[in-house]
Amino acid sequence: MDGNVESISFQKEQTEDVKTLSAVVLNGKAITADLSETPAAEDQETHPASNAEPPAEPLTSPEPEAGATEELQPEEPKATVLTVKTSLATTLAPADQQWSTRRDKAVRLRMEGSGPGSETPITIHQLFLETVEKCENHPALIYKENGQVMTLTWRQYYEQCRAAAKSFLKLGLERYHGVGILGFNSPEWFISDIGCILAGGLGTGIYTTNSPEACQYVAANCEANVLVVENQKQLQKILQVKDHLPHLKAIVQYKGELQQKAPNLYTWAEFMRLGEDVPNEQLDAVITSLRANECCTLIYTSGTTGTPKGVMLSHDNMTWTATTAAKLVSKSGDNEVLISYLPLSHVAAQMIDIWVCMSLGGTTYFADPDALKGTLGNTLKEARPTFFMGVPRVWEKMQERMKAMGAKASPMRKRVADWAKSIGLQYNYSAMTGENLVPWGFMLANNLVFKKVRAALGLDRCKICFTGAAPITKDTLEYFMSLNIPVMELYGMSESSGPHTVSIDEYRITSCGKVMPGCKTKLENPDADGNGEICFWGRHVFMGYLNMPDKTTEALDEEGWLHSGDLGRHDENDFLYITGRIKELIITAGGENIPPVPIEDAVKAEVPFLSNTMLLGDKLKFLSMLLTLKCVVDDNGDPTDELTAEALEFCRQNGIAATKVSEIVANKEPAFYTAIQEGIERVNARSTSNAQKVQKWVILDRDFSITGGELGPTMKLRRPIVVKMYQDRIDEIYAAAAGKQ
Ligand SMILES: Nc1ncnc2c1ncn2[C@@H]1O[C@H](COP(=O)(O)OP(=O)(O)OP(=O)(O)O)[C@@H](O)[C@H]1O
Repeated sequence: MDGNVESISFQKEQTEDVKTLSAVVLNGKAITADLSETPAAEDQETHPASNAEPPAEPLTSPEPEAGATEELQPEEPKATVLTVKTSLATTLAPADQQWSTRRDKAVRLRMEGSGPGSETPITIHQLFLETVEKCENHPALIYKENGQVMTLTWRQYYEQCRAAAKSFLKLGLERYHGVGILGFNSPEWFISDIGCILAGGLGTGIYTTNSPEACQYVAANCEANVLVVENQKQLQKILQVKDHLPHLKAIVQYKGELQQKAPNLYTWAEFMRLGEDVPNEQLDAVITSLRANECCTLIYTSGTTGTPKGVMLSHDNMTWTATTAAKLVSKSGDNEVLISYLPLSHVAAQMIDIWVCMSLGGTTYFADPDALKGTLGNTLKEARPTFFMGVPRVWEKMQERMKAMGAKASPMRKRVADWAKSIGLQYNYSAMTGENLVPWGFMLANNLVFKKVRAALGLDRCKICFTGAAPITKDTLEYFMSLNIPVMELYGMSESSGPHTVSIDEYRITSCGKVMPGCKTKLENPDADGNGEICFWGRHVFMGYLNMPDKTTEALDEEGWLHSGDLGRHDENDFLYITGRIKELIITAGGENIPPVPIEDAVKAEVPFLSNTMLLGDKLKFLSMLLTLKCVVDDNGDPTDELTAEALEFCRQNGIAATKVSEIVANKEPAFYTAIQEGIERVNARSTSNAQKVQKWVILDRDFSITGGELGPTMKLRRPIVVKMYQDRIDEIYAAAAGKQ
């Protein structure tokens, strides 16, 4: 690399309508520094990245240089920074509509005239530079390599993203084409994502649990030019389908040795060297052509309501939402620390771990890939995050584990814990409403129990714990309140770039909080109790679904409101409560509308050895149910044939020798079948009409799981997929019933 560092000075000036931002130059020479001189967006038919050189032929994997390792090798800073004047007009491309389904078409932003929502739109690169300016030598990413703790500062992180962006250009990444990233959270995931965006591409996460066909669907849909995979396991999936990916030019594997050579297949170290001879000018020309109202990221929905859709998010969606959320979580601007472990292809993890953290200039610790199999606890204790987000299943698992440990404690300890928990619950209910009455004994309980529990969980520095992405039970929320760890609920969707309502300073149990500043909620067609469809407005609302105009106009109405498909109501203090999902409403052949979740939850509550319940009946004559038994889950998260302790206890009480799910199903074990039938009859007795009664049910051989495909990454039931998987069993239920008529 030929650039010398002369000085690294970041400056920012702001006048009324002109924002001065930084740009990078090489050897002191300004590169298209003044954005006001860039051609008007209408004239930019040809974007710099579309002129990217095709990869040199043939693209075989070069032999790694002696001594070269897979590790991230922070580049020395090589660029000087100058100030660049950008005005609102030059950060936005012309656009006449608020939505778009074309990858290259900009949208009109939902800007407010003043106050929240009126902030100047900025690109990802501009947000990144603002943070590098403030936090240059502050740790951005902390990860482990061969057991050693490694750190990238914000400056090094930025340089790595530029290096990756150059390598993507060298590989022939075309403007608005995808880079698919398939792997567990790591610095390479972040760097690939941001590098792709800086190079004019669309960062696209792919779920690690996807089958080869599901990976192919996403990679083909986003017209991926490059796929970045974690390891041999993920690589194998891509190699199976790569011949059906006409846009694919290269694959990069970011962990482990390559176990095979293939053309256009690179290790991470090879990839990062590829762009070394790409001039800074070439990359900077692309960066300065990025526009805040153009697409930079695709989030694929996980398929709980049908075929995955590519949710197009603009730079402004990401930067505005991240900045707004960051101001809410960190008022002091302290050195915030968080842990990256939830799937980054889901909007919640991506928004928090990459973008909110960037807006805060905080530090992200990476968990081990087996975080959810138990090592998350260790990472929590090492990182001691200042805020922490878990999906409901994470909180439930923590609760289960702590309860199991508590059950083994001595009677004396149990008594102390129960006493402290009653005080904790009392205090937190009072704090919730703002009364803040501190019960007698709270200080003692805090010293004896709460502080110790927090320290043991690694949450002693944690200012706010969050849950979101799926419903959580009141029982779990109260459990953590009783330990003086109130868990704050967030609600939103991929189509709202993540959060729409948040609970931070104020909260109400089972409510998902109040609308974010600058956003609005409308409840459409409310019923007598005020329950209506939750509709969102704000700069977090997505651009559209890639290549799906019909689905887009279903989700966005003519005025630009996003229809969530969720039902909700407000209380007198504007707290929002989710009360149902219209998108999973069952409409029977008789035309009766039936929300499945209350019936499913009621059956689970009546029959404690059931793990999952799924109601069927859409376009069918009556309701039936698929049931699974509680079983032990192995280290990969796969359900085994072994019954859990709870189910075994039921066996013991009923004199059943069986210990396996298969034995219960094969023998149609009468005690189990009777308990289920009686439980369902009790639920039916409470139903409001005959159409709401469950008439038939079957027990499946295997529990639902993420790896099995029945559950999405946030543990939401993927109903259409379950129907497809168990179509034969469903047909049997309805055919048998038809035969009897
Ligand atoms: N706090 C919450 N409480 C209850 N439900 C929630 C909460 N947060 C999110 N949800 C549910 O999750 C939905 C958003 O799902 P998300 O956009 O994360 O997509 P997904 O999991 O990929 O699934 P899909 O395939 O259904 O789009 C919301 O519409 C709502 O139904």
